[in-house]
Amino acid sequence: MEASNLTLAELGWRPFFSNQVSAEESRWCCPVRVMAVHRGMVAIQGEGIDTSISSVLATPGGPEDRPAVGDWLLVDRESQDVVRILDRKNLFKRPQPGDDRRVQLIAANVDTLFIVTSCNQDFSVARIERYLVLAREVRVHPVVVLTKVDLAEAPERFLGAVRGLQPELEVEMINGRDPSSVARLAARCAIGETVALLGSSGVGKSTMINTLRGSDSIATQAVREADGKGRHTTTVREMHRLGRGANGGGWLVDTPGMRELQLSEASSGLAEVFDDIVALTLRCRFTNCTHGAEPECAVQAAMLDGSLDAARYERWCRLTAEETVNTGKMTTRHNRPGKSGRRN
Ligand SMILES: Nc1nc2c(ncn2[C@@H]2O[C@H](COP(=O)(O)OP(=O)(O)OP(=O)(O)O)[C@@H](O)[C@H]2O)c(=O)[nH]1
Ligand SMILES: [Zn+2]
Repeated sequence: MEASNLTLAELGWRPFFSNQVSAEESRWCCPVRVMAVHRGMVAIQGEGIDTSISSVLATPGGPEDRPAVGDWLLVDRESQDVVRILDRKNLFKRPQPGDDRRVQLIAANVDTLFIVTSCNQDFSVARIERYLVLAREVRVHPVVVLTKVDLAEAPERFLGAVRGLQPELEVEMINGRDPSSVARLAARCAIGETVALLGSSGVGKSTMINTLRGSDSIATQAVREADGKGRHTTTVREMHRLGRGANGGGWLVDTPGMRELQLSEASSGLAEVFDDIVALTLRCRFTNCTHGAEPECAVQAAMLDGSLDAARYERWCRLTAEETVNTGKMTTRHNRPGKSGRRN
């Protein structure tokens, strides 16, 4: 366990949070960050504070009014009761496994999302694109990290494919086992920065984390030779300090839930990543066009004249379907406007 002598800035305290605290509140409350969530308890750290307290709020609210890893809480200095959760910069969540009506909070206040994929069979443009949609939805800065660059014969090929998705996208190619290579990610892991990782099993997340932390405390397991797939060996569920000083000092949120995130309630993220397709659908003759055999379908027309890539359109269809199913699981019922028919 880290010593309790961290400053608020080192814990990730920013004007976004301090602006939410009134002078009157600061007299009797102090801000603390949630390092881990256990049943009914949260491990917290603040200035001179490193302890566990009850996670129960004075005034219970909606399903998201519970402390998540990464949250900033205002705590009563005397009683150590949680007064309130400060507004979040962002929140990762998913339907509770086994109970679709409940929401599981995965992590809050993440600055950078590393989308990790390897330069081998695991590489999939569709998967990266799905993670990009998620990043947009959650409002977190994405960085695509291509691992195992030392094993690839032509790593530029993978880089080119990612750049083709979004030209302005930040992409780094690393050998996760080599500290000097992983140092490319240092700026994103600097003091006070909070990062999270997404990526399939075996792509090298744990390896990269261990190199970033300068230790091998997170279990990694050799990938099966035949199919290049890894096994689930990761068991960590909290925030971890990354290397200190010039090598980092930031925080890593690593929970199994984070790694397995699916799309839900991501309609605005989808619309942003695929804004070109959304724009086309608005030009179809029928507002409820399925972009199949309807006359005057702008999507079909764009695919015919080559301005829309059919594979990209397929990916949009699949992600939209996945998003609809998962959102249905997470909300009892949304009133979706059922207006349809011919455009005027
Ligand atoms: N050569 C090389 N091997 C790597 C690299 N990154 C990871 N590996 C190896 O790939 C295997 C799987 O890496 P892990 O770090 O366990 O993968 P993971 O993504 O954490 O997998 P899960 O824990 O299942 O989610 C290990 O044998 C690593 O040593 C890399 O950049 N280059
Ligand atoms: Zn259409």
